[in-house]
Amino acid sequence: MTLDVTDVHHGYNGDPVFEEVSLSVSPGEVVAIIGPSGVGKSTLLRLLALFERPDRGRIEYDGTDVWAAPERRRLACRRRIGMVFQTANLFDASIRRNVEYGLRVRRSWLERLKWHLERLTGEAPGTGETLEALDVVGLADSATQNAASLSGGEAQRVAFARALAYDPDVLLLDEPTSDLDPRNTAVIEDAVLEARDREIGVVVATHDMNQAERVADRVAVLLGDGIIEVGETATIFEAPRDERTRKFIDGELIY
Ligand SMILES: Nc1ncnc2c1ncn2[C@@H]1O[C@H](COP(=O)(O)OP(=O)(O)OP(=O)(O)O)[C@@H](O)[C@H]1O
Repeated sequence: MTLDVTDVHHGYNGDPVFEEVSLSVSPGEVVAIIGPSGVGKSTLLRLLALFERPDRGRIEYDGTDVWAAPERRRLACRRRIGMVFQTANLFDASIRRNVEYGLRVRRSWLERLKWHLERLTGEAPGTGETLEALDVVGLADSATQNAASLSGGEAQRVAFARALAYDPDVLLLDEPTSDLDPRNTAVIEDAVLEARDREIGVVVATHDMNQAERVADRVAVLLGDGIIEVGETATIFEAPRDERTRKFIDGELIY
């Protein structure tokens, strides 16, 4: 399953954010989007998540042009894409319930009906996926704890588990560790690599160059009004084609 953005233009209220952006993510790879604040990294993730329709250009999910497809098909594609935001947005219930919620909202109505029937017969549906996803972020033993009592870093790990539990094809992460300490950051980064090993395609927007270097297979540099360069991580950091990439990475470009 590949998610492709081709020649996309997008903006708000007549002001373009970027023009002619193309990017793809394949199963089992991590793509980092780096670029200065306000350049449109979150906007690009929202387009990849199919939350917004681009002003121009094409977004294809497994070969389907999603904005030309019927709404039902588009919603089915959207259900296969997970997103983790900068802040966790958990609700006041156990960690486990928070993760299960992610599973439930992505089920089709038939699956949800089955889920309710299983619950009536005493089984706890989704327990395996929930605990397994919590294990990836080191929180399986805390599943019954209330999410309201968690630190910001732990909450973000739950948010990651919530997105991982339903085994998405694509996982989109918007600055997932920008408010986190090094230990929680390391847990999330290990979880990103675990997602990649599960053949999930991961896209992470990050300010943190070191993070991009640590986790990404490819890096896209969003600068000015578009992606100026996409390439293997080592190439982008050690021998970029575009002089602006080198300057941005070396901190010589001031915005
Ligand atoms: N819903 C919106 N309505 C109007 N303008 C918006 C909207 N969302 C984003 N913008 C504008 O689009 C531009 C790109 O914003 P975006 O959040 O995508 O950038 P970013 O690279 O993710 O920034 P940061 O790294 O600071 O999060 C900014 O100028 C922002 O003000």
